[in-house]
Amino acid sequence: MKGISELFRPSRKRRSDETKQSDLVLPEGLCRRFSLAEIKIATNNFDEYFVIGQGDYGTVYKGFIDDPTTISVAIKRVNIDSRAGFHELKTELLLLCQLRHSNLAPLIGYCLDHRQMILVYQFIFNGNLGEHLYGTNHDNPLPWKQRLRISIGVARVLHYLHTGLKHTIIHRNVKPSNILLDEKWEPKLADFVSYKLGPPSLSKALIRVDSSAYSGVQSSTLEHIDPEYFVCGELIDKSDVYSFGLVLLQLLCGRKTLEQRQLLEWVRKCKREGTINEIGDPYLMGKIAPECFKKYVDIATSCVQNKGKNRPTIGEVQVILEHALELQESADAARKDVDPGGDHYNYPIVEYTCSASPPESEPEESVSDSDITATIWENF
Ligand SMILES: Nc1ncnc2c1ncn2[C@@H]1O[C@H](COP(=O)(O)OP(=O)(O)OP(=O)(O)O)[C@@H](O)[C@H]1O
Repeated sequence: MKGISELFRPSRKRRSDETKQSDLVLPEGLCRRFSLAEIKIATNNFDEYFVIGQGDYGTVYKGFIDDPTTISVAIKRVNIDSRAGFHELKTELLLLCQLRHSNLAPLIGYCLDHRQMILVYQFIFNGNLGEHLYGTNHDNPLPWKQRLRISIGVARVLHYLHTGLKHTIIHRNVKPSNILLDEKWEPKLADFVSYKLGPPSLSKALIRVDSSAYSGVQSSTLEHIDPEYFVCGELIDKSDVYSFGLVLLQLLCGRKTLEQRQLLEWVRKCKREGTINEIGDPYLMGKIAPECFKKYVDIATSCVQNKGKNRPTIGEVQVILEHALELQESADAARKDVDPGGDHYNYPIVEYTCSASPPESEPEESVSDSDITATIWENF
């Protein structure tokens, strides 16, 4: 089974692939092909001044296409050492060009000239979610309802990827730095460099991926990986659900997982002891309606169950998050009736013991939860 390293291995087929460059014609209107000259103009010859990010597979530049006042783009230049053969990239491009969802970062085009592999995306204005939760933009914390709407947008696009197409697409890299926020604070899921295609029904067929595929990738990617997948190499749609569950917890806690290695242990302990209210971002204290909080914590923690089969589907997660938002909105509306100028009203801090979760481990399982937990932490 191909993993990231295979997808981007320095290709032995490079020579033959390059001879096929001229064949790379994508369906008209789906995706624009840029020349290297155009990309160089857009980035001032890959000037460091235009760098806006550095990921596992390359560098991202901000640039302008055609008219500096109209189209601003994010240009991802895939590292030459980690790139796929042109044939693989063409397959990827064909797929990416056809994905349409309001919560996906739109791909505008590509450039494959002169041994370059470059993807051109629409520039997403408000940076990535990580910056707003714990990074450079943390001074202006995101309000709770905005966090809920962001989580719903991401759940919707994952639902689309998992079930809305002929094949299931597993994103594999759901984490705050890959959730971009547009000018209306709508989330746009980015970074399809590592996605995998799966059969339409994943219930019987698993995708097996060598976990060594992750050697050399950023720790921020590793810390969001489904532990069961990491140990057993079995990739399922619920692997994205696990990563998304961590994002949900980060949205609530405003803390980075690696800073809080025991985040999950901590959350579980607080749930057991009825002190779950302690995990919230201090900025959110008193701003979350108790009934919304309960729904949210229950669904977030069920997403991060160690075993995939115990996690909900992304469709179920989406419905519950939408319900949590409704609960928050009706509690806010009721609050306004009682206290019209109620901006300073605080919801009571609830003593909250969670509803029962499905069992985390069963005797017949070949890999125990403690194996999974030990392995994933050892690899940090
Ligand atoms: N379309 C875009 N618009 C605006 N900024 C973007 C866009 N795409 C990427 N970025 C910025 O560039 C940064 C780097 O992106 P990239 O996807 O390469 O790396 P990453 O998310 O940090 O790590 P990884 O490669 O593991 O996903 C992102 O965090 C984001 O802030």
